[in-house]
Amino acid sequence: LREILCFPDPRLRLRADPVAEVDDSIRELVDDMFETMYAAPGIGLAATQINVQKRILVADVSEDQNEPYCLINPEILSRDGEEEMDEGCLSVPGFYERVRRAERIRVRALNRDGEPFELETGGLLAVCIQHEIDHLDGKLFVDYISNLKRTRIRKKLEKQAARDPGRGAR
Ligand SMILES: O=C(O)C[C@@H](Cc1ccccc1)[C@H](O)SCc1ccccc1
Ligand SMILES: [Zn+2]
Repeated sequence: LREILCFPDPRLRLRADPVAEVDDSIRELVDDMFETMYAAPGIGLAATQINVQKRILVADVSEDQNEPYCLINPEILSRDGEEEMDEGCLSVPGFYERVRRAERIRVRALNRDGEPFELETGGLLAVCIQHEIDHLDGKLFVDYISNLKRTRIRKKLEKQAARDPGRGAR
């Protein structure tokens, strides 16, 4: 299990680098990310959140946690429509805010075996992938809300971290 960085940790603001070659060490990292995501529990996780600046995301929005997606060097090819939903984030625990994103996306990426594929999707998976790609660009869902709200969230999480420094490590 990997520690998940918490806002306002500046390392969450780093832009992740493309993966040059999908080798066994990348596959091991992907497996660690799935394990960390399912244990959180979460429906998505970006490598940035576990302090790895590589353009890798994992997602599984299925009820039975049996529809895993791994996108390496993801690129959104097209966006359609618009939808809003209350988003949470494993790096901003306990806070949910309405975020507007594209309703459907077409995305190209490499899979766990390093093969290119394209995915056209909507619904929660589309929202999740957009949320994770933001992480790879150093963006958080709190960047879409007002400064006042973001500051309040930052202060609450800083106070929590001061009270219970070990929480993130567990
Ligand atoms: O990237 C993360 O922190 C995991 C996010 C992914 C996500 C956020 C908003 C909308 C879709 C996906 C989640 O916080 S994982 C927790 C969760 C679990 C079930 C439903 C929504 C959020
Ligand atoms: Zn997140």
